[in-house]
Amino acid sequence: MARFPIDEFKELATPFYFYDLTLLDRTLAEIKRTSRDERFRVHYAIKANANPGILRRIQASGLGVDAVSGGEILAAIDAGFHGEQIVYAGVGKTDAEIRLALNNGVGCFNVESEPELDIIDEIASSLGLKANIALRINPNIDAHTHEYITTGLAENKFGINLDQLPDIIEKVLRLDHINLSGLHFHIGSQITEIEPFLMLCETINRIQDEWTERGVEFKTINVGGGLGIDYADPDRHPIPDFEGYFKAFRNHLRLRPEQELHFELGRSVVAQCGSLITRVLYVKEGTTKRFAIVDAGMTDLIRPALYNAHHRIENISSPNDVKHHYDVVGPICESSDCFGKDEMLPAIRRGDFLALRSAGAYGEIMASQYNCRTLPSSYFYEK
Ligand SMILES: Cc1ncc(COP(=O)(O)O)c(C=O)c1O
Ligand SMILES: N[C@@H](CCCC[NH3+])C(=O)O
Repeated sequence: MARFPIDEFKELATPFYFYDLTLLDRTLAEIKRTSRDERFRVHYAIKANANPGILRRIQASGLGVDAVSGGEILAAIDAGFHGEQIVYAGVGKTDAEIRLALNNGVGCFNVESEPELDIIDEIASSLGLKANIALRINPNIDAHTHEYITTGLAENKFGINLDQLPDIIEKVLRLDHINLSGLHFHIGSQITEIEPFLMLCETINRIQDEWTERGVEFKTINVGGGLGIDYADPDRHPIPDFEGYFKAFRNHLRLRPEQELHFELGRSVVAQCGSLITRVLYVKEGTTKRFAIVDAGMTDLIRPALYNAHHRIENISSPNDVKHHYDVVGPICESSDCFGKDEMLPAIRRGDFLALRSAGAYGEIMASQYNCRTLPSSYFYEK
């Protein structure tokens, strides 16, 4: 079990996100070490967590940014990232967002459809600029992950299907305000096996060979993100296997000379450094169940309600007490507002602090104010 400075929590309003910056720094150092290759560029997928305190740390480590909205581009710039370090993706970019991205000199647009291409060309022309783009391909690969977060199947809304690629490339090469930089892929999130990434490498090798034959070379290949983390036992793997991940691409993707390989990692960068800390309000004995009712709800951490995800729950006030079964539930008026059923936890009392672990990614950033609740605050910790 991770150590928390619990005496300091007593004065704080709950729920709040606890961020272990020492672990974040160790994670960033490991990414730097394992991705050391002059052809590799790692971008942080800001959608995972855009807390300014986290972003500044990531910016200082030298990573770029993958943004999916105008708001994310602005958050990145506020945190000190330069426009050219930002790649801008998304199936539904608005005209205003495209303009904002062009005016801030974003490094690359990951384009997801032909009509989007036309609009970027038109807006770039009106601004007298040229947009650098990569075409996002839907490679039809099963990432073996939750159906809501798989993105690379033909039935998903993302990217351009492979059979449409020749027509689109032919068109891109004719557009005056577009510069085709490369190809982009992202097959899904929370991928815990290496095999889908190897299949992605194979697909990219095949596509590249076909285009080399046609005389077209790409400056960049972007393989997206998706590296999963250990939700069941965060202390066993506080830092994901970046070594194995980067090695898979280094060994299996046939990069062309001078070609850059881009990555867009989100969850694996920030998930394990964050925990949602909540206070127990009541312990309620039902007829068949014992409920621990806590002051955090699905508004603070929606992943269990949305994906049936499970975050490890720890009673950090009395970790060594005798264990009982509890359903750990929040105060929101939805039955899905439940963090765990039949959890075996050390005896819980009113006022105890519980930690919901591995919540640094897609936690705080997905919080809402449903039921007119206050958004959770954050607490930074450094050893
Ligand atoms: C295009 C794109 N890139 C990168 C990411 C980051 O993924 P992950 O947090 O799984 O690394 C996502 C989210 O799944 C995405 O949609
Ligand atoms: N928000 C999701 C992942 C989706 C990632 C964005 N494409 C999660 O919590 O797991």
